[in-house]
Amino acid sequence: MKLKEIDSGIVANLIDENKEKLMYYAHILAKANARARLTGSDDPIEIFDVHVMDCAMALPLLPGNAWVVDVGTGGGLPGIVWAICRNDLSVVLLDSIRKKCELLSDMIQHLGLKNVQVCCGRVEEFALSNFERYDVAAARGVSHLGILLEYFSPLVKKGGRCLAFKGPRAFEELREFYGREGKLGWSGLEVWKYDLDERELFIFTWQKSRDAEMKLPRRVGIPEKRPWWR
Ligand SMILES: C[S@@+](CC[C@H](N)C(=O)[O-])C[C@H]1O[C@@H](n2cnc3c(N)ncnc32)[C@H](O)[C@@H]1O
Repeated sequence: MKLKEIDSGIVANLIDENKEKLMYYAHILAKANARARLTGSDDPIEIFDVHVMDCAMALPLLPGNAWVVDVGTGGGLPGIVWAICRNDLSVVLLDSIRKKCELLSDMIQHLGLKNVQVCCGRVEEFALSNFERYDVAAARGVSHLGILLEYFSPLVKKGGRCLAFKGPRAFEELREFYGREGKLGWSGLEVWKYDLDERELFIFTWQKSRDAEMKLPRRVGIPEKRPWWR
């Protein structure tokens, strides 16, 4: 499998242009972290250097004027970073935990973001009323790669894309179902590699090229209980 390189020049420019707002986001996320566990760190500098920078790496992969859903957004990663850097995007932040959604709404107000909406619920239920509505579905730190592909499939319109942030262990996850993801309507896997904080990280993307062969979404909890590829 050939790994592709992210255009880090585009990323650096977008970060420079929006540095003040991204830094402010890192500060309010660190503060909100004391009220609900939203991210691994309470230090705004670390949040910026590790988490904000990581999310920004995908910016060159997002098409113009896209409707994007961030599944399992937690404290708004990657969705808030993307909305700050790209005001052409319309971003939905989805999370199942109400407390997190309330904090996200506060953060968005403080940041004055007009291109973001917060939705509270499980992705399996959200997909029922948002069937094939998005150009891009994305997730960071949420689930097994195969399960993410099932979550994403009913959300993304044909011709759209999904995108998963992953560490090196994702290649083991990929091996479990590789070559069979057409069953969910996905094709054209691309793996983008980048280095951050002395770690090798990856973004996995597929294209939605046709209808899934199974009825989706399945009921809450079923994607994990009965993985589609087993
Ligand atoms: C480990 S956190 C990652 C948060 C964020 N994406 C990040 O990179 O920091 C996973 C989040 O996914 C949410 N989540 C897990 N399963 C979900 C589901 N089925 N539907 C909606 N949200 C889900 C959890 O509530 C949690 O906030």
